[in-house]
Amino acid sequence: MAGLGNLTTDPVWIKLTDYYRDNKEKLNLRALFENDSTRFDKYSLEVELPCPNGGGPALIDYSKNLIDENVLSLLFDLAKSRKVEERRNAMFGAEKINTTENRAVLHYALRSREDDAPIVLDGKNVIVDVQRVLKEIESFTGDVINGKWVGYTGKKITDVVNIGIGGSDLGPCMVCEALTQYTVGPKSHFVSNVDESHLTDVLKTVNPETTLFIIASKTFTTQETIANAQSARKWFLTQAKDESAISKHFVALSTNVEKVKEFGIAKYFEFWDYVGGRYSLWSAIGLSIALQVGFENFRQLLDGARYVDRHFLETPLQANVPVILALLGVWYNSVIGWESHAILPYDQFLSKLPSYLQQADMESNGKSTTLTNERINSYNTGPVIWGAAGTNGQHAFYQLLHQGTHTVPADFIGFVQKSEDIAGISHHSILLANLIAQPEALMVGRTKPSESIPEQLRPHKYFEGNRPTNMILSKKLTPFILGALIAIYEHKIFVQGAIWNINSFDQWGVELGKELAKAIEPELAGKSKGNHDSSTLGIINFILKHGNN
Ligand SMILES: O=P(O)(O)OC[C@H]1O[C@H](O)[C@H](O)[C@@H](O)[C@@H]1O
Repeated sequence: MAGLGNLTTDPVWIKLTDYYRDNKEKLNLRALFENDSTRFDKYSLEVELPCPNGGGPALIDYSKNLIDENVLSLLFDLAKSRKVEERRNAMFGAEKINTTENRAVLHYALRSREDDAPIVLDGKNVIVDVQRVLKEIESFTGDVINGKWVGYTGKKITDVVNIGIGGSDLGPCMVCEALTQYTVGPKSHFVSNVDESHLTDVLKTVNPETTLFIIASKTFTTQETIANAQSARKWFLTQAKDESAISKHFVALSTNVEKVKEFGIAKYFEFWDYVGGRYSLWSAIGLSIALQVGFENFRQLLDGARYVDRHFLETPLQANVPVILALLGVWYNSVIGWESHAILPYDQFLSKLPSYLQQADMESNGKSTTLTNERINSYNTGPVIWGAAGTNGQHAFYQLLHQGTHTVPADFIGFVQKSEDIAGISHHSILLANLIAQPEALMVGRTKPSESIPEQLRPHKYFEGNRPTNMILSKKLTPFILGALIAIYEHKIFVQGAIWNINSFDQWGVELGKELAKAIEPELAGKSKGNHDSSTLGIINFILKHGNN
């Protein structure tokens, strides 16, 4: 935000870093818990998520963090001095806070309801357009699911292939998998990689007569998506042998209507440039979600996020979930210097959440220039986000979490209820027991290995503990709760961007590689020779010699 000074000269920042320097030994979780029996009550929140079809209480336990009252109060002071609330109000006031692209940031408007207070951008209430497109989505998904919209031979649509990449893939792909149990419509498939095996693999499993292709691209110029869309069209036409059949089998989702028409797609669902790609699953980009789970469930996903929008906007900082999670992240990443953050969902249906949040967070906050054009070189901005579904991760990388030289703060995410048990074995209680045990083990460690262990083995069985975690627990993985969870992370990312004074809504960093790839492509066909360093040239020459061009 213009007018914000350098973070490292902010008096609150100085107090925070000094406090850490002088008190790091005291920030020991075992001792903090031993000395304060009320710690859980102090540092956890129970939030009611009101939805008759799948809401309920959510627990956000942040007591297993290396914080005490002083740290927390300084972190809230930091949020004040970095004008987090003003910046939040600017976003919700439709100001053009994405200054490098001169755009407002209105993904929250996609979750609005018809009678919500107007969100006015350039003199126009954007809710009107949002509702219009939602109605189009509702009617189209109804027609496809009910068999009113049929393929060129009159058969019902059984499969949907979403062709998109980045924000036009990761969100809908993650949500469709997460809501598998809510499936009422066609089966969804996702093709993103320009590697042709991704598309051909999916095409092997579908029938052109019953498949709907969704070409999802905000810009409709993304090389990978356009190449995959063209190949899908060609594949379709070799079987349908009739151009007019395209209109029954190809729809587009984009902000670029002209390009959609140029491509030859008549049916499209619009969204707008105030929606960033990584924030777009709530827009027409979510069509594949609505087709799979039905419009009502899609609406509940939006409602869950809308609920969190209100929470973020109206709750005091001290009880504001995205704000608290963001401040803890700043504490670890920027003050202490722990550069990565793990996302560990204990639900197989959420296995794609870490990749989704990787884009959401790393593309948003992977920046090193402030909004006032200074280079940032004295503190970390966006962390490295990674993770996997529990319990799989436990048998892969948790070793490093427990005993490695890195400290990786982690979010454990779980659901209290599961719908079914298999053959009387309570898979879910095994899962929950692991979900509880891991953060406990990470915190308490084992500093005195048993006497029965041979002495020379004891150092290897030593667990330092004191490794911080958050626990996010809710009742069940429902559309509403999923929407709420995603929005919590969106706003967490927003708050961190505000503290670091960066623009979380552009992504210029992905441009250079794209430009160079375009220049290299003709070189691989032997059509031109570029001026490269010897390494890049050596790689090109190897491909020219051994490739099949
Ligand atoms: O939706 P599209 O315009 O095809 O863009 C797809 C993706 O590509 C870009 O490179 C950006 O890094 C992403 O933010 C975006 O989601």
